[in-house]
Amino acid sequence: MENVIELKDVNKVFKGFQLKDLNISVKKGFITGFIGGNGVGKSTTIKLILNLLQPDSGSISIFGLDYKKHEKEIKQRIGFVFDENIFYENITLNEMKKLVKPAYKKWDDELFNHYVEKFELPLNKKIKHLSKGMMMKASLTIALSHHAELIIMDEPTSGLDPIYRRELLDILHDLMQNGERTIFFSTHITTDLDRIADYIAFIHNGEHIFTKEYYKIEEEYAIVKGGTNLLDRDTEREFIAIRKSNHGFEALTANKKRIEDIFGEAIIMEKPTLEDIMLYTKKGREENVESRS
Ligand SMILES: Nc1ncnc2c1ncn2[C@@H]1O[C@H](COP(=O)(O)OP(=O)(O)OP(=O)(O)O)[C@@H](O)[C@H]1O
Repeated sequence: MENVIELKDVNKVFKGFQLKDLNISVKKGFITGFIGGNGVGKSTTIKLILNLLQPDSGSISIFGLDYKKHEKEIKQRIGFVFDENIFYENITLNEMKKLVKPAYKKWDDELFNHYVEKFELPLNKKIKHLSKGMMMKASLTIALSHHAELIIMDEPTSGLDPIYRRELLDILHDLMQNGERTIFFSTHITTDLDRIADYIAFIHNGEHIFTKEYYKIEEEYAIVKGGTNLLDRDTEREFIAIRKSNHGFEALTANKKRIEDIFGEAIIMEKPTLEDIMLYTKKGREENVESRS
């Protein structure tokens, strides 16, 4: 399967923060949700993918091409969708179109008009007066009108009300019907991904934890519940992190089968949410750091 985005051993250092040896591949024709807590490096990774930042080391290829030699071609084929007003404030969407259109070889007026109508966008209202949801749709319209094969979005659903969010997710889902398009988007709202993501890429504190097919996560990961009498030094090592209480323990495993073999019927297993996976991973990593120091 073709990778549309490929990060190999990418490092980027800021004062007090580092993206460490990121190896992330994003498959063509699918929606990949990019998750992680606040400040773990999602926006930085997206900026690297868009060549708005350059890595200190490692390589980034988009459509199998390198920005150094093929920047123009890559940019023709990417659409970056944002909710902030990075368009010129005082112009209308119609004026915006006239500005953007000459930059794209594949610009399609018919498609532009189609989405303006579908999304009920006001063509002659100043962009600064568009709501957050409208802004998102305007930005998506621009990306779709130049036939972007790869659509990248940074937190597209944050700040949208539930109805707008649901509508945006449905739109994204519909865009995937021909198998040629790829969507990569970051989000805090992990429940959004239940509806549409094929793959989940997860980073924590600048490190890539995994990129997996959504259904595989459900196959491999589980929340395990049982009595604390089951825990000792060896069994505790089987878990990503453990929460203990007077009633017993609750823990996350990335290897359901092994846990079944070890504990048999003494435990209960439940399906974790992506939020559970994020929380337990954070806890596990913090405890590891503590036990090493
Ligand atoms: N240009 C910069 N110079 C210095 N530090 C930066 C710069 N850009 C980002 N950082 C730092 O890098 C870290 C990661 O930031 P980033 O915006 O990538 O996180 P994020 O995962 O997108 O977070 P959030 O979900 O809160 O938006 C933060 O500590 C941030 O302060």
